[in-house]
Parts: sequence; C-alpha cells; structure tokens
Amino acid sequence: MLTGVDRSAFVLSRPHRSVIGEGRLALFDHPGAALRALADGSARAVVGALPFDLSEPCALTVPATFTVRDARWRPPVAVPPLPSIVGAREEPSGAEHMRRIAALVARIDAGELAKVVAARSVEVACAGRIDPHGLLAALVARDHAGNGFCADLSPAGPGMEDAFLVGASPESLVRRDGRSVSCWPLAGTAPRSPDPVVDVQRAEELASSAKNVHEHGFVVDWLRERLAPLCSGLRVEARPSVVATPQVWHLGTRIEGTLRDPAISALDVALHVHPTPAVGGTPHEAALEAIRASEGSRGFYAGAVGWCDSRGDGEWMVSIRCAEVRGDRARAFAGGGIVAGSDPRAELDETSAKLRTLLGALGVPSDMLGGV
Ligand SMILES: C=C(O[C@H]1C=CC=C(C(=O)O)[C@@H]1O)C(=O)O
Repeated sequence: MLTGVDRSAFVLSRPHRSVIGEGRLALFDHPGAALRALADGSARAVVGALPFDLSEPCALTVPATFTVRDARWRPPVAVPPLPSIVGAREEPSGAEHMRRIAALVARIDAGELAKVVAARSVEVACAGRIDPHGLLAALVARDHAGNGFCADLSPAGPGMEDAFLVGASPESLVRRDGRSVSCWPLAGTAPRSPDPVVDVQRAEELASSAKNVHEHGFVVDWLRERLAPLCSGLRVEARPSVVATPQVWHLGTRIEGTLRDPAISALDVALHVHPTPAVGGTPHEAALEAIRASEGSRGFYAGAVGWCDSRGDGEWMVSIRCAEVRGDRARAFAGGGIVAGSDPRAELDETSAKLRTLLGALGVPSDMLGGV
C-alpha cells in the first residue's frame, strides 16, 4: 500500500526533471479560468491535462504542494503490482481501422486533405483496480529516457471521477523557461527491431524516407507559422533527426525561440499550438472535422499533459503513448499520420508498435490481440 502518499498526485517525469503536484486547492474544467488564477497570483502552479478537442472540458488542478526535482520520477515507496489481465478488445477492429485509412487516403487523393492522423484504441480489462502510479512506475522503468505522466481527469467533471491519464510520451509540445520557448515535434515512424543491424537500418531508412519527411514537414510548418508571431529569433533545425523510443523510431525537429512578450505563459503557448498536425492534420480544420467524423471524441488522448507556474514557466507533452485508466480498465490509444500513398496495413502495424508502450507496461501478452 502507498501510505502517506497522494495516490492521485500529478506526475510529469522527464529525463532532466520531474514535477509532482499533490493535493488539490482548486479545479478547472476550462483553461481560461486556470490562466486567470495564474495571472492574479491565486495559483502558484496549475497541473493536468488538455483534451484533444479544446471545446471539451479540460482537467486542470491547482495542487496544494508543487515539487520540481532535477531527475526523472521514482516512486516514493513501493507501488502495488499491476493486476493480471482478463481480456483486451480493439476499438475499432484492425479491419475497420484499415478501412478508415483507405477512406482518408481517398480524400487526400481528392485534394480535400494533405495529412490526417487516424487513431484507434485497445481496452484492457484487469482482475483488479489498476493503480495509476503503479502503471506510471512500469512505464518510466521501461522508458530509457524516463518519460512518463499521470494526470487526474476528475476536474473535467461528471463521468470522469476516478479517471486518470497515464502514459510515456516522447513528444514535447512546448517548454518555456523564462523567455526561452522550445518544441520538439515528432512525426514519421518506423518500428524498432530486436536485431541491432536491422534496427539501425530501419532508422537510416526512416531518415531518408521521402514519405516520412513529407509527413513530418506538416508539423514543423504548423509550429513555425504559429510560433513566428510570438517569438523573435525562431530557430528551426534544417532537417529532422532520428529519435528512439523503446518501441519505435521517430523523426524529430528541435524548434527554439525567444518570447517577444514575457507575459505569455507555457500554458498560453500550448493552447496556441495545440493540436499540431502530429495528432491532427493539414489543413487544420478539415483534418479535425475528418477525425471527429471517423473517430468521434478522442477525450484526452492526443491532447496535452503538463504544468505551468505563476512565472509562466512550464512544460506540456503531447498526450500520446497513453491510456485512460478507470478502476479495473485501461483504454490505450495510438494513431499515425496518413498522407498520400499511406498503406493501410503498414499504418495498422505502426499503431500496434506504438500501442506496445502501454500494453507492454500493463503486461498484455502480444498474442492476446491480432498483431498488437
Ligand atoms: C499520434 C501518435 O504519434 C504521433 C507522434 C509521433 C509520430 C507519429 C506518426 O509517425 O504518425 C504521430 O504523428 C501516437 O502515438 O498516437
């Protein structure tokens, strides 16, 4: 048992630092109210999650204690073991996901869209309650960079009691330290291989893949466009580099700038750039409409998780490689960018590789679902 520890505490674990928010002084289901509380000094910090669709409720908390440490998160005491797996169900099925991708590719060919991210989920049923910090501990231990997050979703209101968003995202939406702002968008993916020679070959192929570089470019263009009015001296790496997670390789581009107005906070910037085409698409509105039509609400998957303090500093991660956890259930999500020429089977396999982050940490055997 975790005694004397806030089992619903917010945690963001990063390679360089961890942020922990315990207790709850105030809850906000709208980011505007959180921004006002930070600006008027009534909140020292705000932590939590933004949904994919910003017209839906967010889940932000003013914690009673807010701790920043210069190292990745480690559980303060032993966490309970995760319960055994009873079953797992894909939503939609792999066949339906491929059908949706084929329909999106047809819309891209017709010139209605240039890029759109298609996502699916797996709902895992367990024999007992999933401790959110127990799952977080498993994720952080399996992630060589030490990435992980856990956010209480109950501030989003009715229906979200006992819901948490738990994940290990490699993608930083925005980080603000004083006037410095940085983003590290990821898009373009290749699965890792247990064979080191094949693994390196896959990374090299990804770096030179015209399709993946094209898919990645939409995200960089969007961020450049959104950040240029806010920043002076915006620096965007000329070409993407290859970034490793335990399950996949990604293309990533570092972007840095200096805020023209020091009153603009990390949360302001996150709200200004979210959702990027790493989770949405291009053109922006048409892609969001296509996602709504094919998937319905994504809830907090593909939103953002992070923190912002009263100085405006903070960090927000894109909430991918995550699951919504409620009681004995966890619903894990993964998506992938669809562009002209995307192959539905390869895209399905890509989401299976991404889903392994969560399914592996939960202990779901790989043969429990077709190919996931
Ligand atoms: C939308 C997801 O990943 C994004 C981040 C990195 C690579 C991506 C891709 O190659 O499609 C996605 O844009 C997800 O993992 O659910």
